[in-house]
Amino acid sequence: MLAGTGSDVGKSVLAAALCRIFRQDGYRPAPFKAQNMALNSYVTPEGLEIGRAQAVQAEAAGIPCHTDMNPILLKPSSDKTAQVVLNGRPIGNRDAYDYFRVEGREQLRREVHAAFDRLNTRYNPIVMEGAGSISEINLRDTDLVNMPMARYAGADVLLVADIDRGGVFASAYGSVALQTPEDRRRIKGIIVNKFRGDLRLFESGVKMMEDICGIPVLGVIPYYKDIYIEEEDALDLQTKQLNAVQGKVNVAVVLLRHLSNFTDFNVLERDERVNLYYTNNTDELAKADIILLPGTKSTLDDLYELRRNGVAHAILEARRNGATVMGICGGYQMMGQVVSDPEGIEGSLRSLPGLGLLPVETVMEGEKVTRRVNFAFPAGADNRCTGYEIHQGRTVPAEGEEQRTFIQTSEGRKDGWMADRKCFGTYIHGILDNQAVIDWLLEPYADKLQKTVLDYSAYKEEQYDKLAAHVRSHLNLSLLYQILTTHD
Ligand SMILES: NC(=O)CC[C@H](N)C(=O)O
Repeated sequence: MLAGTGSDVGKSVLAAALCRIFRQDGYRPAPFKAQNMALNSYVTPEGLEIGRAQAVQAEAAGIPCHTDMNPILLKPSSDKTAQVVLNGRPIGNRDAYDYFRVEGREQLRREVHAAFDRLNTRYNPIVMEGAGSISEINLRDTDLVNMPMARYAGADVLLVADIDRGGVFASAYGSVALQTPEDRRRIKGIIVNKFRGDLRLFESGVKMMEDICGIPVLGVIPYYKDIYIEEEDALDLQTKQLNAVQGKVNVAVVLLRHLSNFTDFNVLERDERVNLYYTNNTDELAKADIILLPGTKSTLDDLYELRRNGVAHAILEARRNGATVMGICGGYQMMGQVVSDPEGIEGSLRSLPGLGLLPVETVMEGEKVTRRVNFAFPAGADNRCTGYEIHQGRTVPAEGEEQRTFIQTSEGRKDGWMADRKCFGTYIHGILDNQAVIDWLLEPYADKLQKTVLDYSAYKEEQYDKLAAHVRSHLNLSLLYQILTTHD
């Protein structure tokens, strides 16, 4: 188990690296994280929802993802509530979950253990990830993810410490010191992550770390910038483009507070023809050739905010001036006439008028839809495009409107709406991972186009290999294998 001295120390990416390394070395690894908190989720081949990070790690391991790899997913919808997804299906919001935690904690624990056991019969090794820091001693009794999970699984624990944020000795030492003696013995190695500068300068640091913690340092992993792995939890705007530029097709993603599934834009972001930037600045929106309204965990809250901050107006203005507007999932819902949430599934707002760009209406209701979809694009073309849906809302044509479907799925469903060549919406996440769709989206801007085409799957494979090579060259793998094969 990769456990952390804190959140965001790089556990997920290291887990992906280990998945790829073990696979390269002839094993059959699988990722596991008992509970994940993230808005970036993904749909398994069975049509169930899991955290994106485990889907990425499964990809690095070269296997299909499964809910057993992430049995509990918490999706925050406001500061105080989160939707709880158990084994791929939502079971209620966080308030209910709190209740469940007190009353039914052991039941949840059993679910998590059962998922692990199933996974464990099919794969070896299981590359587990903890959550946040392992020294939240106030949560020791309710913790399902960190040391209690490692104990159940009989896992060796590797403590990941982040040197970039400072305090690496104190955080590693403190994390070890605050464990019970039994748990402390489980921690078999320390990985110092995100090191910047000359590694030789830290040689004495490694020795000191080993002395104070009494645990070997398995590696010091240099910070990298040139390897691209999908992010999991939060959109890191520091690494993103935030402005329009000259000479490329400017694609603006509207920055929503509850923006979900921002992985939808990864391929476009790497397309050399395109400048993809995130913004809620009305001047920057005015410069966009294409405006993408992304998915959101709280369509109504974000719609309210768009009206308040003037972005709604800027989008309509841009559309009048010839920009393309495309909505995905929550963004598609916003483009309609009205969005309502009579049961308060997403929050306290019950109903708001949409942007009025599409003659559709959305109601949040019923069971959450999670499924993968296949389709040809444009309709009838000889290609195979894929994507996935994750939403609670149902969208129907406004009264008297005849459906103008955007996508016809191979499963025979009609999805989305196309008002015209430059105004459309869809429920399909990952739609912009399909080259045919990207090319069609960019076509009206042909005069600006220079280079073409990126094979995204091949690109991702290459990045996992690069990541594995990077970690391999800075990690004492023979010691790691020795730890993993020694039973105590
Ligand atoms: N992923 C999304 O954009 C979800 C949209 C909306 N919150 C729904 O559940 O229907």
